[in-house]
Amino acid sequence: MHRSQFTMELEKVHVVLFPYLSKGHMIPMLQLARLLLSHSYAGDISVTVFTTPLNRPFVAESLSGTKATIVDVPFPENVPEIPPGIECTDKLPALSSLFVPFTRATKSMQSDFERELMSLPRVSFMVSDGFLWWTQESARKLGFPWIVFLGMNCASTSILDSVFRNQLLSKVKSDTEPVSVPEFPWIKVRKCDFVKDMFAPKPTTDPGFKFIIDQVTSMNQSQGIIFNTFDDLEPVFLDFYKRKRELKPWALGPLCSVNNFLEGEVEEKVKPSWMKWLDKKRDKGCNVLYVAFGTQAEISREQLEEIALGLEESQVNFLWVFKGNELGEMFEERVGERGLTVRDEWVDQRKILEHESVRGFMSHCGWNSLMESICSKVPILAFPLAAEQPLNAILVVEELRVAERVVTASEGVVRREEIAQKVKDLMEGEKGKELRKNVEAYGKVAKKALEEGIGSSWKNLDNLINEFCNNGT
Ligand SMILES: O=c1ccn([C@@H]2O[C@H](COP(=O)(O)OP(=O)(O)O[C@H]3O[C@H](CO)[C@@H](O)[C@H](O)[C@H]3O)[C@@H](O)[C@H]2O)c(=O)[nH]1
Repeated sequence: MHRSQFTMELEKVHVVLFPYLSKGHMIPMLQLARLLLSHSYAGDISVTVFTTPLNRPFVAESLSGTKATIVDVPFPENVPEIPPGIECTDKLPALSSLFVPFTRATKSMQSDFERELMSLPRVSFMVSDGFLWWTQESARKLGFPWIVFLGMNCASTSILDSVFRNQLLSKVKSDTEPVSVPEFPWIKVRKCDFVKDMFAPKPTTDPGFKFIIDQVTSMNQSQGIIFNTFDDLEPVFLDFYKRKRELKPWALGPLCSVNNFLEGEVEEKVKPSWMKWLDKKRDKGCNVLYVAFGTQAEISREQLEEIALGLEESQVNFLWVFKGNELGEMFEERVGERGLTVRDEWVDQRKILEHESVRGFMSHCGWNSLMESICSKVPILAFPLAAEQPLNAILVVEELRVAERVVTASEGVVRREEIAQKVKDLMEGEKGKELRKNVEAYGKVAKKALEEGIGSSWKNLDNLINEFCNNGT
């Protein structure tokens, strides 16, 4: 029988979301909040989002126009390694060394968090980031289901999991020797595809090691895992996860499309200078390469210089958004009208990728960026830098064939000649045409995934709500 006949019997759904304190993790979870609030579930859905005071403005802006409730819990003070006033990882001076103490410190928020939870209307289920491992304990104590969200895709999660379970690279000496992944033998990984020293033996007291153990232990006790992906993008990996792993996967993406549906009518008051620049390029019939490396990347001075010189040598039009080090005035003078650099400013990346002139994306392969590129039908030049990005690159280059990948020289830096060549291939060559054709096909399928009533992710969300909120009826 159709559910709407039982509208009166449907319980009110109240979802608590707690995104990790970094932009790359907050953005998709806030999009999930919008998705939940826009879902045409016959009952009532309310969403409460937890964050900290300094992250509140970003959260509030991202959720503007929705009826989401935002609750902030104070971030712990006087954490030895963390400079005061920092509550988001993209503000950390050295993310690679401060990530663990910063994330570990969030546990001090637990008692305030639980107090706030107890004052809320009955919670149907909670979704929080795997980095906030301790929230699982809070959900258990207060008696509601906990679903984990990692911000990653299913392929990288599965490959990482397989590499660990099989201790695949522990005994491999070479950084660059390709080794087949047991569950996916056609995929080969190398030690350099993983965080440095990940496989080195560590004492159980090592803070990084302890953090991974805590995270894995809490994940194993969760009631499911949400992926920002859709069924047709990674069918092999989602199927594997369903069959071979205990955690039930829920593909609810592409979450970046949710904002689009809702913001369609909102007119921008003032057009940022880079959008005007893109308009000019479009009017002149020029194709533009968009270059960006997410919110976390720590790029060495040497690598930055190689990227600059590679872009200069490629002769293509480019818009480069970056953080940190200056490039030197001479660079901008030399490239002139052909290139625009935007330093230390927040841009609307999704809008840039949607712009008619943008025909290629040089990306660090953060999963949000890749999803946004696929949804905007823009082919990618994969330039993975850290975290799970090399595994994401394997997915987009080898499995989906929507990207080409730069090759790193033996000194660990991608050289200017390589960058210039691959940029030209992407923007002007046959390779670019082939990748564009493929990404256009995936872009079309991506759009369908969230279509009301028929899209795979729409249906998955509907099933999730029913599984957790209506006793399976
Ligand atoms: O000026 C900016 C800068 C960034 N973004 C957005 O910020 C997000 C960045 O996310 P992502 O591309 O995934 O990069 P990171 O910030 O590096 O993301 C972290 O989180 C991701 C999701 O877990 C991981 O895949 C990455 O490896 C990890 O570094 C994207 O939505 C961008 O559109 C903007 O809109 N404007």
